[in-house]
Amino acid sequence: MVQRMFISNANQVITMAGHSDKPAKKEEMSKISIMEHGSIWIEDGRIVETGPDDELREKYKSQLEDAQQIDASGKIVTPGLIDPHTHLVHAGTRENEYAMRLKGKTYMEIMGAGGGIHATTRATQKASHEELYEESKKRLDKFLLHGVTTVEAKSGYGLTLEHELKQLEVAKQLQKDHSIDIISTFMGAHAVPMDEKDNPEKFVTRLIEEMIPEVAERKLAVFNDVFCERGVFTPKQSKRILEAGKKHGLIPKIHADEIEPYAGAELAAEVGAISADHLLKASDEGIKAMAERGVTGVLLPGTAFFLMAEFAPARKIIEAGVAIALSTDQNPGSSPTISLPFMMNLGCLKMEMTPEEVLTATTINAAHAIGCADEAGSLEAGKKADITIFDVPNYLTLSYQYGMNHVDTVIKAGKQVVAGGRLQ
Ligand SMILES: N=CN[C@@H](CCC(=O)O)C(=O)O
Ligand SMILES: [Zn+2]
Repeated sequence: MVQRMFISNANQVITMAGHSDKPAKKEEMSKISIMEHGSIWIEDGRIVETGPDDELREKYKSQLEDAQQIDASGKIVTPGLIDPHTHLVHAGTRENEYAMRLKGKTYMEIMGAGGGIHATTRATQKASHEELYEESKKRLDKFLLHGVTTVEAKSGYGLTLEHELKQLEVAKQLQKDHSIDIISTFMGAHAVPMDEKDNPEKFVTRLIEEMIPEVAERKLAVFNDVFCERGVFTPKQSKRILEAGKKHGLIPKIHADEIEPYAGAELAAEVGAISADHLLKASDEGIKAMAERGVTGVLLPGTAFFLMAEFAPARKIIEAGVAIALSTDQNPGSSPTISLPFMMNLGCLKMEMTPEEVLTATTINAAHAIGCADEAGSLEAGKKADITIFDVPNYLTLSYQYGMNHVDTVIKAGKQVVAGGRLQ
């Protein structure tokens, strides 16, 4: 029997239509397609049609009785939000480092002394598959409650083949069990393990010769990411790692120019990365090269906020013609949050993005940054019915009332998974 759903009479349906073939750039980022008094007809988990409430009501009147009806009066409807950069699967927290940073220690100093990524690596190595699964599942539940229906998830706290595979296997299991879609990234190149600090080349070789082929062979990841930063991986090492991934079918991504300018944006363009993420310190040449090569910029304002750093120059990047997505960068060290709506607030207030641009950046452009724009990121016929309903009267209110969770309802592939702000 066909499963039907009718979401009716929303104050505004923000469809994001028209950007599925390529990410929205420059002024296209403001074209979010708003339908007043809009409704959506869904069958078997797919969007059949969006349109004015009275028209759809008339068209589907003979089937209305069989449909699950969701009244969105007074609310707004958007595509399910997409978080294109998370370190979802990890063990433990690092509030001790937060306290140290508040007293003046820097993120890189803490990492250099064996804390930071290394601290989470120790905790993650120690954790069993089941423990990691439970911790990560809780985070996914919170993502869902904040309106997110797809996340990218990186490994990178294992740093040995065994533990990297464990992280990726946890993500794979969660993809099967949880309603959020998870797209996995191998990030063995997140840090050089502490005990190999003096011989990073050996670790790079192991990444290239052992880990990447094994991850690819087991089909545990779509993307291959590198932390290209002074004191972590050089641009030269990063290039070798990303090129090796490409040979095994893994698409490059880069943590680029986060702490200092390090030619990460340039490298993203050179290797044809799908995205370059962070970009706080990206050079003008790097940004230009990204625009020419069509690399999406994933900006992580939560990280700048939490590290008390200067925010990425979003306006300059947008005006250069780079498509922008926004993400939480969910991780225990530099961005311990799951709130993509808060990233929208920060996008507007700290990076001079407009309310329209931040919506584009957390839906269709985020989908492009992780290669799922054919299925998600907009409310268009044929796409998965991944939908978020916010209890706000218009989309402007989402980036105006900050630090609040406005999510009322989440639909994942046509199934109501959050109702009245609670998990179903
Ligand atoms: N910068 C590198 N990786 C993460 C932080 C990871 C951590 O501190 O645990 C990031 O994207 O911010
Ligand atoms: Zn990250």
